[in-house]
Amino acid sequence: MENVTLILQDGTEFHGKSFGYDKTVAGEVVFNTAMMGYPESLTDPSYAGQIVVLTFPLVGNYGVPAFSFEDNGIPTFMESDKIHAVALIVSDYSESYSHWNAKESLSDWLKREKVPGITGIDTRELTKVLREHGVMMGKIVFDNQPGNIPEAEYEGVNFVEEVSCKEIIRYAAANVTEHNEAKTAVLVDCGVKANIIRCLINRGVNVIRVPWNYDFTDMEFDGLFLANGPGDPDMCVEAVENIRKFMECEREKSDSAVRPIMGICMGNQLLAKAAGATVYKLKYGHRSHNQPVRMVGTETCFVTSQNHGYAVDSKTLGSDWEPFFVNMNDGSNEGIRHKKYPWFSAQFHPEACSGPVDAEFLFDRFVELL
Ligand SMILES: NC(=O)CC[C@H](N)C(=O)O
Repeated sequence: MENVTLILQDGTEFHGKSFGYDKTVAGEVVFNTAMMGYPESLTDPSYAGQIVVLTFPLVGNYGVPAFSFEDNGIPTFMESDKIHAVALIVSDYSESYSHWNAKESLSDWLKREKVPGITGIDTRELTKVLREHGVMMGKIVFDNQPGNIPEAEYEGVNFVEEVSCKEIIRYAAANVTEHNEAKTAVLVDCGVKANIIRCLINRGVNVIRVPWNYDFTDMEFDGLFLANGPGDPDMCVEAVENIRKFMECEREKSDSAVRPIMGICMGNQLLAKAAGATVYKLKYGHRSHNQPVRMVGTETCFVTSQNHGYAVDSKTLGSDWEPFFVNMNDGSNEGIRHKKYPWFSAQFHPEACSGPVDAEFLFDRFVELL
């Protein structure tokens, strides 16, 4: 195992050993406090450009499932077709693994996908530094190659363009019977997680997955779905324009003919921007499986899976909109809804994968509205 050093933007250094692919990399260093879920997190396109630090100390002991695909092209266990995180940092990598579904070790998978993995770093101390300072850029440097210093940017990069599909992909609804006619949703792919598509097709919805900047407004469909995605939502100008155009066309119709919109994470931010609101960067984001959110107007709280670094500024929402959910830790926005039309979104991940499935009912609500 090669000796490596993580050098943060403020000069702080952490020393560890490489257990993944031996390559110098740079990215935004973010922490995730979930206890499990590394196969899903690493393949979540929303982690593009980021070095992921896991605070749970023991990582790798359940291995990695097979990277197989269903007939419709959706991965069986993963959230996309490759690892999107720039690197993984853990405290104590487990050399041995055991799980009914494991096909290989985390180390072998990282090496195969050419992604660095660092063990032996005090990830709780590193997290304290990130909490105090806020997320920072970081570089992973091999001690035997001191002159090989990587460079990267996070702010101002359009990561959505890198991870979105390049052409339209169609998925047929599953579980359709003569009593249950399939509806069709256009899904704006900013970096969609596979389980969002699974949640829709398993509820009898045909999905038309379109590139993030595709003008879908003239297509035939029953509802609009805005997916998750990496990076700064302010980079997704064309997507916001298309959503705004769609909403303007729908407002011309009679109320009962207005088609529904649901958004998740980046989808919440883009819907809010299309509604005229602004988005800001959180100090260190929300990345975990136990983020409590309250549904506004109720005392009902859901424990949710999250991965985001930006948030909607609820104060900037126009008078037609209201917050749908609020984060019970820091009071930040966790979703919005239109006061009259069937348009709503969540900043958290109701599709989970990984994490608690408490909020999956939001898909049922969207499908009922279609
Ligand atoms: N998971 C997501 O969709 C994240 C949205 C956005 N990139 C953020 O970090 O806030």
